[in-house]
Amino acid sequence: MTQLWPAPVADAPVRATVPLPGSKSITNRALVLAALASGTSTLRAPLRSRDTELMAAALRSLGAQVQDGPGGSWLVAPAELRGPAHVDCGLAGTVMRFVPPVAALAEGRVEFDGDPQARKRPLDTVLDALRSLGADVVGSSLPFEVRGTGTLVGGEVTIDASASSQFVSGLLLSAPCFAEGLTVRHVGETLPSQPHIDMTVAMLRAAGVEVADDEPDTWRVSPGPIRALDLDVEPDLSNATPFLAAAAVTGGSLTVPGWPAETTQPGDAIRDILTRMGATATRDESGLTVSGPGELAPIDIDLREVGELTPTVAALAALAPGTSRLRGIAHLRGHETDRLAALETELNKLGGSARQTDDGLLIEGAPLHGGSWHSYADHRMATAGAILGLRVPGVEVADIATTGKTIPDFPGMWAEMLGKQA
Ligand SMILES: O=C(O)C1=C[C@@H](OP(=O)(O)O)[C@@H](O)[C@H](O)C1
Ligand SMILES: C=C(OP(=O)(O)O)C(=O)O
Repeated sequence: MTQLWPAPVADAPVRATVPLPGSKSITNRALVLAALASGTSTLRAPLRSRDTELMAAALRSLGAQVQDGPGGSWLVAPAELRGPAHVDCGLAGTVMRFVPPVAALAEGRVEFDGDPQARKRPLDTVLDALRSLGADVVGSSLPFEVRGTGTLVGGEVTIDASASSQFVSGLLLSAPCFAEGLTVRHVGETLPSQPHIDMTVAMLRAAGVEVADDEPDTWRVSPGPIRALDLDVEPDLSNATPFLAAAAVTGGSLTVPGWPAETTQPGDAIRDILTRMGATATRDESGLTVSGPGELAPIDIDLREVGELTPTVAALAALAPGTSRLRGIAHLRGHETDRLAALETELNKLGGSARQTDDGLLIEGAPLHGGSWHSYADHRMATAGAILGLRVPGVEVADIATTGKTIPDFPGMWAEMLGKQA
């Protein structure tokens, strides 16, 4: 039987300062760029969690050296990429979408597989794109194989990235190493998580790569060397959101140190979201401080650009009297799990009122009761259960360890925030 984690109830308003580990999205982009760079890179304060350890292992299996440096840093030395290799993607979207283009640049066979749920995540777009660029790829979802020849010509590709922005990011990250570079055009109806694509473009440019993105839904990466990185990884702002939500739902106050004044991380949007729900959010040299209101206000919001915040926002909405509407997130059906179905089911199990729409959720803030909260191997489902448990006695979260996908010790951090023993 899956072990249940009794989510601690906050017996007083949360008052804490919680430092967050590094950003998953920045760390995994940096690892890919560093493996393809022209010299040894230093990544300080990278995220060390399942998703990033899987990325490091994938790049090592292709020949790159990823070694521990001082103070938890990673030193990455590029090498000639080669198979045979086996890449375990776990459930990491960034590994399954960013590494195949790298594998296409390697000489030899590279097999990819992952967790059972990973086999259901959309992947064909990036594999078809690689095929159309001249790569030999067998399969259209996990497991699949890339039979690289050591080079890829590149050129132009038109894709429908409405299921995931990571299709675009994955192609762009390796594109400087394609002989002709790459132009990617997106032609789908919607494009989710545009800020994550902007993050990719910004990190490529910071590494000296020329990228043109002035035409809508079109990105052109010129071929050329990737400069070695010397990078301080920002704290993960999306992973900060359950902790900030803890202050909001208990009428407390919580500071996340090192909140960047400017960032490409979409998680920064939590400031605006919490403010709209009645909290105050102030950023200064000490970090971002969120103070909770007496009662949360409901919200009507398009989360297309920040889909990964949905489980946190849904938990907040379930505790806010009134009707909240979360829109623009149909693509969440292809995340770690079908997040719209999972949130609907689990909120309703606790006596809540949640309903899926075509592209999101309608959530009625209602009195909730305790019960088990299934995580579906989804780290953000697990943390959403923890938020609810602060206010609702008797919430038991299944498989809390799944938070290790992007947070190394969530239960310990949560207990410390509440001044309790883990
Ligand atoms: O590129 C990235 O680092 C990410 C892009 C987004 O993916 P989707 O566009 O598939 O939502 C986001 O949800 C995911 O957590 C991380
Ligand atoms: C969608 C997410 O992850 P992934 O990088 O696996 O797509 C997420 O972290 O919310």
